[in-house]
Amino acid sequence: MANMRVHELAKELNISSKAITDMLSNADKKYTAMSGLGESEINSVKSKFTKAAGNTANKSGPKKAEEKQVKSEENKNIKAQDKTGNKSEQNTQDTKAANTSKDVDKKHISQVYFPQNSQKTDSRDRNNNRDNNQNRNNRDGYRNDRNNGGYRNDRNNDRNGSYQNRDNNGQNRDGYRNDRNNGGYRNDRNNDRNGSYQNRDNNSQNRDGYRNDRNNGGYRNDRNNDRNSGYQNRDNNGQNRDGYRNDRNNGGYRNDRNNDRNGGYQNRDNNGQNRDGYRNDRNNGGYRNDRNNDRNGGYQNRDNNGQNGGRSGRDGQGFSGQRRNDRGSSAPKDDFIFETKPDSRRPDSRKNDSRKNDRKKDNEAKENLKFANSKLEKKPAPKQEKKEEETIKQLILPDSLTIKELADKMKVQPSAIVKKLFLQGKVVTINQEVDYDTAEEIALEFNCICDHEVKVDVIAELLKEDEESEDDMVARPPVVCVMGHVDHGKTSLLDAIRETHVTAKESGGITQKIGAYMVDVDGQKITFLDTPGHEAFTAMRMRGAQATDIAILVVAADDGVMPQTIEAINHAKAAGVEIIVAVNKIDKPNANIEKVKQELTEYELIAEDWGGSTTFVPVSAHTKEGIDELLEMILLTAEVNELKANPNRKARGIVIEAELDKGRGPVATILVQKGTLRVGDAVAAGSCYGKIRAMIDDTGRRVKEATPSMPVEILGLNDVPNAGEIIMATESEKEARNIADTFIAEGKKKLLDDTKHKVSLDALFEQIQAGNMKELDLIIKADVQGSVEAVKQSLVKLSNEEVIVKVIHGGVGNINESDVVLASASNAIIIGFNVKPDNQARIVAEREKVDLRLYSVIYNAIEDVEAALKGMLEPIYEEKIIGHAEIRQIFKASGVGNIAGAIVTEGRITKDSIVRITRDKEQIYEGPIATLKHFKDDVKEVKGGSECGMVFENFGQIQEGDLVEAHIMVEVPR
Ligand SMILES: Nc1nc2c(ncn2[C@@H]2O[C@H](COP(=O)(O)OP(=O)(O)OP(=O)(O)O)[C@@H](O)[C@H]2O)c(=O)[nH]1
Repeated sequence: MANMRVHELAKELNISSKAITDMLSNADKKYTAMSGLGESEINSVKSKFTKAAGNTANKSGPKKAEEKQVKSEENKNIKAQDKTGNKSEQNTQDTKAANTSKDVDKKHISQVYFPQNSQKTDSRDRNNNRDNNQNRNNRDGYRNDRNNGGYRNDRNNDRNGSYQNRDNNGQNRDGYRNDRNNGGYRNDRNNDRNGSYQNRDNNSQNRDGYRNDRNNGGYRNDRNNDRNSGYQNRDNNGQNRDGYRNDRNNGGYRNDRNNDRNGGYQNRDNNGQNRDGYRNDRNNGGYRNDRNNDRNGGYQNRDNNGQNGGRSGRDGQGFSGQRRNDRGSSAPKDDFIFETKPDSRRPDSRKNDSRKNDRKKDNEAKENLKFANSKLEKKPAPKQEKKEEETIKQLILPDSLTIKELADKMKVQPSAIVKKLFLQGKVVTINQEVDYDTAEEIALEFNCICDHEVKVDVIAELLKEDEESEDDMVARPPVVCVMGHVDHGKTSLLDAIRETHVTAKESGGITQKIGAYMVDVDGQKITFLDTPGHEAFTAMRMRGAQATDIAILVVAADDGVMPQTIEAINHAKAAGVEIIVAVNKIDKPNANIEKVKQELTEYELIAEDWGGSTTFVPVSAHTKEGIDELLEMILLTAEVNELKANPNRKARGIVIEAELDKGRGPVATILVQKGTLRVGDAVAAGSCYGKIRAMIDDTGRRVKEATPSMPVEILGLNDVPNAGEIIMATESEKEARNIADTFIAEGKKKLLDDTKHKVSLDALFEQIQAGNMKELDLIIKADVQGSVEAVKQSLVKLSNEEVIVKVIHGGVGNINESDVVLASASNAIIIGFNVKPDNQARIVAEREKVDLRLYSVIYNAIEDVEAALKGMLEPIYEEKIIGHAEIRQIFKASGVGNIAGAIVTEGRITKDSIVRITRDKEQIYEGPIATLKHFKDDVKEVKGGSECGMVFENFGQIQEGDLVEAHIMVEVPR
């Protein structure tokens, strides 16, 4: 009653504020509309104006007079009840009738809780809140209903068209009941509309037990909308006999609905019936929405939700979206009207995602989660409330994002996040990247509920293919590329093969040369790619497709292994391609085949006659010696590798090279890898699409179709595709266009993502954490071979059992484009010692985001890599004892168990420490501390010499004199 303002009282009494201020003001004190009033002042005002109001009511008409009479009747009833501690059933009904009639006119208050507004609640309670759960039927027990600083609205809207309604809300026998609603909002409704007999609605019946309902700092909305048009409805919500029930909703939002609509007989709905058992439902810091929508059109429905004898249902700190829809089938569904709409603020997508919400901390969100139930709103809420009401957002967050990006998503200032975290002792910058879990925790603080973004690689999805049946597969020609050091005879060898195996008659003269061609070896075909080796391996691996089956490594017998030989080996190895060594120029007098074999052993290419498995074929491009053997070996290798493809399907291939021809438009040389490509087919190749207008084979002839491993030039694309793009035939040109559009849209995104995931020494640690990267690939370039070796050996030595440092390529000379392309394809880092990247390499490195590091002191290079590697190592944790305590006293607390009253004898005890309890030098417990208190306060740490109270997780068998040793796990530097 106390602490009302004048204008509020005036409003209630339907008089002007001035009338009150005039009445109360005197020489000592002047009252204004905003003046606060004490109980005595309110009473004197009321006694004066009630009479007047009564008179006015009489004047204003019979209806109002009737209302007033009901009101005064009601007051009398309540007073009588207060005196006797009980009241007659007739009185109950009268009171309800009064309530009901009042409710019709009564405006609702927006169900929003704001801690800052809690002081205003008194007036609301007085005006709008009528709590019919006063200690009725409380026998020999204790009941404590608190509504501290919050708003409580309990309604029992019982409309009964008939006899014997008994509504015992809060019946409590021989037990203890403690309902608390601290600082929060509670709205319990029991809307029972009964068209018939014997409705018994026992909400929160509690016998001989202990019940503790808490709703701390949050919002609770329990609804029991029971509409019964039949007989004998018994709805026992929260019936609890002889047991213990503890429902908590700490700092969160709880919305329990029991919408029972029964068109028939004998419905018994026991929600949460708990006999002789223990029930503990918790919803800490989170959101809980339990719905039981039972619609029964028939007879004898018995729905026992949550009936248990010893049940602990926990919704640990999270959100639990549980729905239960039981629909009786004995009557047509159409008989029932859907009146309750799902909460608009709770999209279905959020349901069942408990994993993320599991991390919510107790009460963390309580100050921030503000909920509204706009549905019940009739009276316009204060502006501020409405504004807050709209702040609950749902976000979809990626694996990681910066504080700024998060702020943008939440539509708050980045500085607000920084400040909030700072107050929690975390120092962050707006550009700092946080992972999903951290972002989710932050978002919760800002009333945002998060979902983890499901990443779909749209391009990969587009390019995905169904597994093909082995039965449809037929052998296809191998695709081969030629690699080697400059001047070792690559071109000469390819020409020699062409000359010997592509006849002028067949081709009508080799008038035109495309990037690939096929040769015929006794009826068997081989496809040669005429592109520089590294391109064949790297650019073409862009989409994960592998163009080449076999690499021919050309090594001049008179020159031996040279830098580009090594580079070629590394490229081929990185691509996982089979290598056949062609030792060329054997016609030369100074040719030394054995020397080549010997040198290549260093690179794990050991000739078969040297006990290895690599095929070496001595050849001469000049004399054509060994060419046939080489081709034979290629075919043999192909056979061993069982190269197959299904020609009877839509074609799919890879773009080898493409250009814009002045006369013909975009021209692409493609290699068909699967299926058969035909003129007229609609195709998509990366961001390009079109309909094949014409196809030209490697001999310059127009062809109508191209089968697997066949290279062809195609005309008809709308643009020039990139080399390495996958080309695929589609059902229609429209589909092809759609694919191309998707590529364009996704291309940018993917490029950014790829860039993000490129390895760099700086971000190595994060990348390892994200993807468990366990191998660091390096390319080393130096001015002299000695340095290459020195750097290589020093860095490789940094490997340990957890991370392997691998030098995938090392060479003398400036860093060139090929090095960068290899680094890009292999996700490697380039270390340059006393060398520079050439211009092209610099451009490509920038474009491909390859980490390119230049040093002039070897030690610096080693130091950098070592530092990055340390980040790669999984941290080692070590136990560190931080304090000791002695238990001096045991306190027992119901619901909590034994509390150890202890003194910290040494060091400190922290809430997050792990403790070992010993008794007579024998360890009796090891585990976390559930609660740490200093006097009555929950604390994070208790220092030496101080007393503390401790509760141990799942362990209560403590005794006086037990010793507690606390430790934490700390990361040990390597
Ligand atoms: N004696 C002899 N000379 C050869 C042979 N193969 C190639 N040559 C010569 O070696 C030189 C280089 O040959 P190319 O075929 O141009 O070598 P390449 O590896 O293609 O060279 P780049 O295209 O510059 O990388 C030419 O002068 C060829 O005539 C061979 O089998 N025997």
